[in-house]
Amino acid sequence: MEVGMQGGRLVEPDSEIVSPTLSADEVSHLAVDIGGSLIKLVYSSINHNSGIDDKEKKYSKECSVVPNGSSNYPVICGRLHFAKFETNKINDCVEFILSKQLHHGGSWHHETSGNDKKAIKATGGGAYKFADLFKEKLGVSLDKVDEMDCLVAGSNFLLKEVHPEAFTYIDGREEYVQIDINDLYPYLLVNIGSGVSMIKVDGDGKFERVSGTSVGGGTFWGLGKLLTKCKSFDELLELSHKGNNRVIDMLVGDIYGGTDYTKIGLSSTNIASSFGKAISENKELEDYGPEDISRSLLRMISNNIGQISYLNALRFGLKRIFFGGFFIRGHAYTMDTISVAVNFWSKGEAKAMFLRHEGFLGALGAFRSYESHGFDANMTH
Ligand SMILES: Nc1ncnc2c1ncn2[C@@H]1O[C@H](COP(=O)(O)OP(=O)(O)O)[C@@H](O)[C@H]1O
Ligand SMILES: CC(C)(COP(=O)(O)O)[C@@H](O)C(=O)NCCC(=O)O
Repeated sequence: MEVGMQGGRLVEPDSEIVSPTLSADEVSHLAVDIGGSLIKLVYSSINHNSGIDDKEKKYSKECSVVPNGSSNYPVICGRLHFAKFETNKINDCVEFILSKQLHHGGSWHHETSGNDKKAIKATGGGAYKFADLFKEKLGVSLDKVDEMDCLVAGSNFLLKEVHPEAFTYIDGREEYVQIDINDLYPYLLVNIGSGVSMIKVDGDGKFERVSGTSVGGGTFWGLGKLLTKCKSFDELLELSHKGNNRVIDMLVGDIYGGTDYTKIGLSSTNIASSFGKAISENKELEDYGPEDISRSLLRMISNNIGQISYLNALRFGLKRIFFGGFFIRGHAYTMDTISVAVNFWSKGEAKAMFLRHEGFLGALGAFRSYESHGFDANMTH
């Protein structure tokens, strides 16, 4: 998919891009974000040929980051690689790191015992949970970086340095948003991972987590798995394409005999109660099509997140809301539902914007922390 031009290079979302600041003697670095559902890796390489081999393609999805050549934003190394694994398949991730020797891409930590230990930047809850496993299997320590700090650092980096990164999704069309870096703040960052964090961002390192909800990506995948017997997240998403939410959702028209409830601004086709039809019909779970269940679930969760996001934007007078996290998955119906919810509740005042590198904000933030934590002094081979 062609999405734009950057410095004369074609920018594609699923390819790698070489940073203009690449220099031959720079080394690879690895940062990990171990979340409730997925492990995200960002690593850099110095060698153009050290890119993706067949094995890596099998394991991971590649994305691209294009640092903005026109600014002096520091970039550690030239080529950034992105990969993700399910957290419950952490052994695949460890095997991948071993096979690529990525664990050498960290920095040296001086320990009180006098021993120097290799440490890689790590964020997300798994940086705590799996610290021993990384030590045991890879011989590296995890140098923990706060998850919220990383999300904000990753988001600011992408919004300021990567073009095109943010886009709106309206009436089935993606439109890239020109970011004015002098007028970026404040904004609301909504990260939809397993759960959802809503963060008011006021600048680099300046933010407050103002809200959150446990009804997030983990809820969609968890409930969806139970209700549809789907074996993978992508299968569940795919299923939702074919579904019709009206089969299960109770609409305003179902309650009001087919008419709108204009006095309170509801049309007959608005959902009055997600999954509400299931209470009055004499049907078992098996009587519903899994595609309709998936569709209703996706709509319920996306709409709810869109609504809570808008209410938080309203609390702080924020006009811009950026959505990240792997729940979105660049999925049309998800983005459409979130956009419609934000538009509906804000009466057209606020806009939902999505990030091309949606799920990698935390990992990118952790990667960038090599620089802010004195990476140069600790550079390693
Ligand atoms: N291959 C996948 N496996 C599992 N969940 C996926 C997958 N792709 C997208 N998702 C969705 O993304 C969510 C995780 O998003 P992510 O931003 O990685 O959060 P976390 O840091 O909590 O793992 C899952 O809960 C699920 O909704
Ligand atoms: C605890 C978390 C920050 C962990 O991040 P995640 O792995 O979900 O990306 C997130 O799940 C969350 O913000 N949950 C919502 C909790 C709440 O505010 O109710």
